[in-house]
Amino acid sequence: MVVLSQPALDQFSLIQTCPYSTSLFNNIPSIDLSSPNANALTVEACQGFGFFKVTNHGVPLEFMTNLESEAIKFFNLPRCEKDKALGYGNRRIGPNGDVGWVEYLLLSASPKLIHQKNPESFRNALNDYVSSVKRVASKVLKLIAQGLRVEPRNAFSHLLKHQKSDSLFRINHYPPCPEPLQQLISGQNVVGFGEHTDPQLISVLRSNNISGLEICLMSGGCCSSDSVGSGSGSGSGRDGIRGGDCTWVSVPPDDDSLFISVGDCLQVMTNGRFKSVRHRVSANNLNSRISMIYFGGPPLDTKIAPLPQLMEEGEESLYQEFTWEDYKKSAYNSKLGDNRLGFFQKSSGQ
Ligand SMILES: C=C1C[C@]23C[C@@]1(O)CC[C@H]2[C@@]12CC[C@H](O)[C@@](C)(C(=O)O1)[C@H]2[C@@H]3C(=O)O
Ligand SMILES: O=C(O)CCC(=O)C(=O)O
Ligand SMILES: [Fe+2]
Repeated sequence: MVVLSQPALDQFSLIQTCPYSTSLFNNIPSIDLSSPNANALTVEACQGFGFFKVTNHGVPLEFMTNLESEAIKFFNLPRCEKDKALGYGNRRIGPNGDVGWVEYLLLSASPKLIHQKNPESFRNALNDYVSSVKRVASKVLKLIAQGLRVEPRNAFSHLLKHQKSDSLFRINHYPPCPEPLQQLISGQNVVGFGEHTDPQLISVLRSNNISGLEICLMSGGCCSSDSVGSGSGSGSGRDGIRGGDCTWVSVPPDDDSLFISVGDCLQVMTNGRFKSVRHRVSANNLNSRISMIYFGGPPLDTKIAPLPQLMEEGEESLYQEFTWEDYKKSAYNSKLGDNRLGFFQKSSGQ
């Protein structure tokens, strides 16, 4: 019989599980950012999966490993020290009762706000990495504009480069999940970070070489928060996707590449041509996983609407008009797994 200590039981009361086992998916599009057809491939990946990885991205390996080492130092501090740090969270994700087997730092990606009280070595590592990864996000958005023949070419990327860009940076640490907990819920996985789509335009993720990230592939289409069907079966209830069969697949880790995901705003700006990918992280019982994610968001007052150039004659927007501020407010009132875009979708015939 498995006997759990009181602290372990306390933790158990907070955890969630994903009922379905996942298989490794080896067909994640991989795009060499220096190749001449990177623009067409990027558009294809955004339309087909809403998720892909990039190589030759220009972020020095040293920036990635330095920040990872600084993050490990931080997460190894005693809990009372970590609790004092700006943006530190443990188990609780967002303001509405979501939990996961994760601790994290969630910071503004604006250079002025990024650090303050952190040690200088951590601040420098954050600055180097975030400014470099932001360039990757802008480059990908430019390739997208080029691939879609949108003018000007910075139609999307200027939103991230704007000094009021509302972008975030997050470092997640998924500690190994103790064996007794895994045994208690045998056949299921403990959720590190529950299923969701990212609300912003684009996210750029790097993780160490430990698996855990999973994406939702929709049959007959893709992975979006507004595809049609019955949901993922992961207990998301009122929330989650509607429609089609969602197959969760595991993303093979690759610590040299960066993973890009389409966010809800880019889905709207392309009037649904691109899909914001649903993803989640399951906990690992042996190894710690560290991920670092840049969430590229626009200034708060930006109107999020389909780009007129992308609309065919007679095509109507699938969404009501809103600003990023409206969307953000609504997102922060929602649960992690909710279909946030659903609140802004026009009902048919409107
Ligand atoms: C439950 C929540 C956490 C989240 C804010 C929200 O109310 C709904 C969106 C969540 C999410 C998912 C992507 C990013 O990790 C994040 C920082 C974001 O912008 O939206 C988180 C939010 C969070 O952790 O605060
Ligand atoms: O940690 C990861 O790999 C993904 C986490 C995530 O999706 C998020 O923080 O929004
Ligand atoms: Fe995410």
